[in-house]
Amino acid sequence: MDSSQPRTGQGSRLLLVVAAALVDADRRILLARRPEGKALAGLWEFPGGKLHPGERPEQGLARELAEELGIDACVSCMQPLAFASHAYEDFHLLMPLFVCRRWDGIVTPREGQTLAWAFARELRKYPMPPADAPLIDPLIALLG
Ligand SMILES: Nc1nc2c([nH]c(=O)n2[C@@H]2O[C@H](COP(=O)(O)OP(=O)(O)OP(=O)(O)O)[C@@H](O)[C@H]2O)c(=O)[nH]1
Repeated sequence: MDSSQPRTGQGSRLLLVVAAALVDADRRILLARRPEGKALAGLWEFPGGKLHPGERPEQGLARELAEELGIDACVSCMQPLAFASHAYEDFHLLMPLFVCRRWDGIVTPREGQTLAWAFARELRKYPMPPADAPLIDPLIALLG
């Protein structure tokens, strides 16, 4: 066992993932549908991914947004909004959600994802991973 890996009291691995609510000028939020062949395939999620060792969260998120969507997000504009803490079967997910309203470039699905822009109040219509449920109310409170 890697003793440097944080673990929860129940012994499951703690996984730190950073995610973004990209918000456009109409106050819509970007969702990405997980491609077939991946865990939780077909569910809609916020763009983002695992933090690399030594990365600051905002920096790691900017890297993920560049890789997944081909955009250059404004790191200093990322606004922490809420976080998910969820026990999956084989790991415990800890996922801060940052609101990001400024980026350069055109959002492009670079990893085979399907993208959708949704108003905060529409988010519950999109099947999302169970960890994401508590993130919806803070988005509605912020964006209406
Ligand atoms: N990006 C993102 N990940 C989420 C969300 N909700 C949620 O449970 N997750 C989980 O957090 C992990 C994200 O890591 P990832 O995007 O790097 O993982 P992945 O499964 O694509 O793996 P891989 O990049 O190693 O192939 C996955 O286990 C994913 O199921 C979400 O809204 N956004």
